[in-house]
Parts: sequence; C-alpha cells; structure tokens
Amino acid sequence: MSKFGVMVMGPAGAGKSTFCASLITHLNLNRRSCFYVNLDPAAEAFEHTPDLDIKDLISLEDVMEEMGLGPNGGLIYCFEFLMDNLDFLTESLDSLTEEYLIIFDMPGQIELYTHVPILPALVRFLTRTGNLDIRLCAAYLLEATFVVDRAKFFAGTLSAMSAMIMLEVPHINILSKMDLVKDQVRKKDLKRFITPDATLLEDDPAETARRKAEGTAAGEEDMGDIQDKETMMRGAGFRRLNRAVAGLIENFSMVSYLKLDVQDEDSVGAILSYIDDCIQYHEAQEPKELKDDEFDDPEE
Ligand SMILES: Nc1nc2c(ncn2[C@@H]2O[C@H](COP(=O)(O)OP(=O)(O)OP(=O)(O)O)[C@@H](O)[C@H]2O)c(=O)[nH]1
Ligand SMILES: [Mg+2]
Repeated sequence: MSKFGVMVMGPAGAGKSTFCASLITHLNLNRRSCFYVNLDPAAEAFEHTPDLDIKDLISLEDVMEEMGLGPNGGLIYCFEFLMDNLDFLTESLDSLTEEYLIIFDMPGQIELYTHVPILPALVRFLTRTGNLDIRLCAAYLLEATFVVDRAKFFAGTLSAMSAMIMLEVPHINILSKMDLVKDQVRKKDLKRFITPDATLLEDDPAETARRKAEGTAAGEEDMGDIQDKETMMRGAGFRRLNRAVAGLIENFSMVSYLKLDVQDEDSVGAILSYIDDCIQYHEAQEPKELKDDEFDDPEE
C-alpha cells in the first residue's frame, strides 16, 4: 500500500508553516484526510496541532542547552538524532492508508537544502519501497518579495535548484506571499519570474539603486572593482557573479515557479492539484461511497 506525502521546504520565514496550515484547512474543507508532521525542532506555535511532532523526540532548545551548540549546529544534531531513531516516524506513519496526504513541515536552515546530506538520507528512507514507501513530492517555497532584488531572487532560485538535484523526488517550486508584491509589481513583469532567465538581470531596480550608491554610471563596470572593497554585495565582481548564477540556472532550465497566495482558497487548491499530480494521488484512490448521514435530506 502506497502512502502519499508532501515535504514543505524553503529558507527561514518563507511561509512554510503558514502554507501547511492553509493546505490542511483546504483539505479539511474538501473532506480529505491529512497527517501533519512537524519536523522543525524549534517550532512553537501552530494553527493546526501536529499529529506528529519532532519535539516529542528532541527539541532544539534542549540540544542547545545541553550540548552547548548554536541554532544551526543544534538543528543538524536534532536531524542526526532523528536519523538514529527512525522508528519515531515509522511507528506513526506505518498505519496510514493511501487516503492520507502526509504533510512534512520542515525547518528553514538553508544548509539542510544545500550541502548537508541528512535530508537526502531522510527522503530515501521515507520513499524506499518495502519501507514506508511514501510517494513524496517536495514543495520548495521562496518569498515573492525576492523578485524586487534580482540577486536575491537568483540566490534563492539556486538554493531551490540545489534541493531539486539533491533530493531526486518530484519537485515543485512556489513563490509564496504573492499578496505582498501584487500591488508593487505588474502582472506582466511577474510572469518573467515564473521561468527565470538571465535577462531579468538587465532591468533590476535594486541594481540601479546599488549603482547609484556606488556613484558609478551604468555601464562603467571597471569602476566597480575599486568601490566594491567597501562591500562584497555591489560592484563589477558582484554583477559577474550574478550573471554566472543566472546563466547556470537558465542552462539547467529546471526551475519554474507556481504562485501562492495563502489567503486565496483557489490558489491553495491549484497548488494542491500540482502536488496530487506529481504523486499521482488520485490514481490510487478507491471509489468512495457516501455514508447515509452524508446524503442531503430533501425534507430538511
Ligand atoms: N503577507 C503574508 N505573510 C505571510 C504569508 N505566509 C507567511 N507569512 C508571514 O511570514 C512569517 C513567517 O511565516 P511562517 O509560515 O512561520 O514561515 P516558515 O517558513 O514556516 O518559517 P520558519 O519555520 O521559521 O523557517 C509570519 O509572520 C507569517 O505571518 C503570506 O502568504 N502573506
Ligand atoms: Mg515554520
């Protein structure tokens, strides 16, 4: 029996937990079962109480206190501890039927998605046939406000691509918090971010502002080399780096985005339909019969 799941990932504050909450609300409204797993050992408040919480196994606060680690080292320790105690997941998830969508709410530490090999190992464990056998989709969130600064946007896109390559499961990328940019960025301009390419760097308002701050006229790149001693985040070297990153992303041609506005039920529903499609959720469902009390009574 297959199980179905989505792993909600992305940088700190990208809106992962908020998206999980609106996804659960949407599933409840549509009479679909879900199982909410919090894997963030530092998370405190939840809109929906998790069905399984890593904090019942280990909490970041305890690790930091007892091991004398900082928040990032502490988080890696918590995940290593989870990997040594995978029964914690198996015991709760094993009995779930194919009706359930298992939602994993992940922490925001970026190292988890770039170079630390723990997440690929966890994903392999969850998806392995003969084990939990979860058909898993990765959903990587990036804040839509990043579109205002192209350097930030491409850095975020690079981290999304890194997670895609590392995890090797069906993957969707999501621009979250669309409500924050809807009024600032024209619809036509937003479209260009859906499938990013290097031409986005050509008209970057943040870069124009940086150039002004440098006191260099647009196009006089060599001057930048002198000024960028002040800061690494401007100047010709920084521009070359951004062009290289954007070129790499364009050449790989792997990342495209879906737009998410959590306030909008249809937007959450649309993202869910992509997730369902990735994991072929509907193909595995048995036809359901309504229970007697679910029929509308014409006399009421
Ligand atoms: N305007 C707006 N704010 C949002 C949205 N989603 C989340 N936020 C806010 O962004 C902040 C972070 O949201 P979370 O859902 O906690 O983000 P997260 O990715 O789970 O954060 P970490 O788990 O700490 O990495 C909160 O203050 C939310 O209220 C959104 O769609 N629109
Ligand atoms: Mg969170």
